[in-house]
Amino acid sequence: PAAGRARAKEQPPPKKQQQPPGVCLVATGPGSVALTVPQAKLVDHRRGRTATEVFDGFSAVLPPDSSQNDIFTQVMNPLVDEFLGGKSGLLVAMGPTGSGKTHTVFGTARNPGLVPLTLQKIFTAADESEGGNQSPRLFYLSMFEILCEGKGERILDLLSDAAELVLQQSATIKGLKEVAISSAMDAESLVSRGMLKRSTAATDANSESSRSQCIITIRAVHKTVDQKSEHPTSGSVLTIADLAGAERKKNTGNKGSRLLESNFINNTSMVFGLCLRALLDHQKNQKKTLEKHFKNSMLTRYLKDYLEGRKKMTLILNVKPGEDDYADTSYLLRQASPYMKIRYTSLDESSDLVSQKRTNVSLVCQENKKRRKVNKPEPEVVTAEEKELQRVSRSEQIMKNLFNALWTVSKQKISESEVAAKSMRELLKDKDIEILELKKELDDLKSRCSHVKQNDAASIAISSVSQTDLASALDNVHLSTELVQKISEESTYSDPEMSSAYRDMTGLYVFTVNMSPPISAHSCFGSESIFL
Ligand SMILES: Nc1ncnc2c1ncn2[C@@H]1O[C@H](COP(=O)(O)OP(=O)(O)OP(=O)(O)O)[C@@H](O)[C@H]1O
Repeated sequence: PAAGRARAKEQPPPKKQQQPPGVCLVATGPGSVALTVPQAKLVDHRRGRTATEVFDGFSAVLPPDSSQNDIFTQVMNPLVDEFLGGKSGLLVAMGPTGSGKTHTVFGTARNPGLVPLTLQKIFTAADESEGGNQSPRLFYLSMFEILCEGKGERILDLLSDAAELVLQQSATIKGLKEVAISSAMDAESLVSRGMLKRSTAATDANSESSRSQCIITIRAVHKTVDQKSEHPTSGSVLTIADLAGAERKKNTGNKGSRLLESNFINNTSMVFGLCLRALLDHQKNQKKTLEKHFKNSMLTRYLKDYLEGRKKMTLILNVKPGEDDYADTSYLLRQASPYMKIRYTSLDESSDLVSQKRTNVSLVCQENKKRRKVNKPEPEVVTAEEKELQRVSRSEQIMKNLFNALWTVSKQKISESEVAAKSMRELLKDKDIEILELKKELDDLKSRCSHVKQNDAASIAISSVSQTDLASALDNVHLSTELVQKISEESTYSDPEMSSAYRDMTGLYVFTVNMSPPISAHSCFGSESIFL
């Protein structure tokens, strides 16, 4: 990794890139990209013109030829440094199916991704600090996935065969195995074994598509703290989440249970997005209460502290720049680019202390419980059937909340589209009236011309002026029609079923959205614009 970082620094500064053929997205600066509507998607009379939208403010834009080391240096390194300094952090890779999220996060044996590079850095730093003033640290690794089961969600431990894992109110997972790791190699082989257990399946969009949200946590504990405990729960935590990519039914060809999975994946992505949008809205207007969308999926319940802005999070947006991928790329950029404005102004600096306190409190409670147990009658035995019933009703409640949230959002979007369509219709009416008036004027002029034959030259000039006006009015009508079409396209995307649908892509792009408190220029979001 050290050599990789050095190479990355030696690269020349970014230059404005030309748009190669077949590509709809190019980097235009250290933190900006330009997205051009493919000619095939333009309505006939607009062909030949270009319609380009610029998205900027990203903390880094990494083109398809960036190495894994480049991405690690730009995206992960700051989080790892903070983690080693005692602060928790989260990295989330999101984007449509087949855009390279799993490749970026895990990589391959030859081309290791963010997780192996992180482990290497952690143990290199631990070796270097050995013998220094710092007390030695222990590291623990856990790995699990959240997947769709029937109509509900389930957590599966990827490092053990534990059957029932339960996400508790405190956003901790009961029954999850944490394995002590003592070297990068041990940890990497543990992760590789976990990956073999992860749910994947071939779809038309990706031959090895992830069917679950995969989460890895690395916990650092000072040896002096919790030394006697076999599974210490305090310390800073570095969490890396590889989300399953949102997908469109017609591109994946999913049917039956695969389609159910697909809906689950799309819904989780949507709830994740809703949480970030709510955080942004709340930050823009502190009077607005922070909507509790996180309750609507297991992933967001687990990541609550990050989604409510109490701990630092970095997002990687993976996209493919091909023209065929325009719809997905445009949808993701429009949806996610506002998240760059999220600021962690009220970062809970003592969040790790809080989590430690929370642990302590729960330990105290357990001790009290034990003491009370002596006088208490035996607790009622809960049968497996009752447990199953409880689980099903929990899942039903989650799905109900989720659909309520989706329904609210779609209603809002539909009403927005209706208002826009109404104003377009009014505009069209005005244009129709204008055209009628111009036609009348033209007819009038023509009739006058026929009477005043001696002024032939002048009449031709007048009539040609009027015809120009008419042509421009007609052009406006075309533009208005196109606007209506665009709005109706956007309202299609607003439809939850459609919005959660994506298409396959070719070629890869990686953006990072680094959210951090604006305390200094270094940590201010978007100010560290880097481009390789
Ligand atoms: N930078 C890259 N270099 C080479 N191959 C890549 C790169 N990124 C992705 N790929 C390949 O593209 C394919 C799709 O990538 P990957 O499975 O990582 O996508 P994904 O976004 O995780 O998809 P899903 O959400 O469906 O799981 C894989 O075969 C992967 O090896």
